Amino acid sequence: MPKQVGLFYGTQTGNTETVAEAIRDQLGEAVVELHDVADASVDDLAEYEYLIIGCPTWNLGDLQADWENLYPDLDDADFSGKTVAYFGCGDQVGYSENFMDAPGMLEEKIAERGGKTVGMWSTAGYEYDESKAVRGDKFVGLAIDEDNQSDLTDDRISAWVSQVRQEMGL
Ligand SMILES: Cc1cc2nc3c(=O)[nH]c(=O)nc-3n(C[C@H](O)[C@H](O)[C@H](O)COP(=O)(O)O)c2cc1C
Repeated sequence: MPKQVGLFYGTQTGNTETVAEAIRDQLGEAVVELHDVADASVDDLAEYEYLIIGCPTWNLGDLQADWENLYPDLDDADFSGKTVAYFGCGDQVGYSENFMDAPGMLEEKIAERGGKTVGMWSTAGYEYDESKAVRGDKFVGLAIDEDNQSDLTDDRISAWVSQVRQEMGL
């Protein structure tokens, strides 16, 4: 089976990379191609009809540094016809005013450019004050908190992967 999904992640301290690898392992290496966004361009994103985007939030509501570098180029990209799922790592206690902001900003930009969002994730079970990733009662994608809720990470990833598999028709 040809590769179908491009998974692009950025990471500072490795958490998002670990989650990205778990998602890739569960969906299968035949389905997912993993890319560190530090080595990727918007042309690489354009190669895929199905995308998974992983970005932790840093520095009080900022994108991770490599995503920050790529972000301006998204304005020149066309995501129409693409189906996109998002995930991110954040700290809902230490950074309660900016929990998961980065996936929220990426989703806003990519959806504005035509990308169809799947993999929305309930905010139940999280406690935070503000988040740019919330749409109604859902996050734009999977929220992982390795700083405070690492015991929930494996179950969250498994449930989300099942949901995305279904919503992407994989
Ligand atoms: C200086 C600093 C700033 C941070 N800012 C935020 C933030 O604004 N929002 C958030 O949800 N998490 C924030 N975090 C938590 C990180 O996103 C979290 O530790 C994440 O797991 C890191 O992912 P990575 O290892 O893939 O880089 C911050 C952490 C540090 C050390």
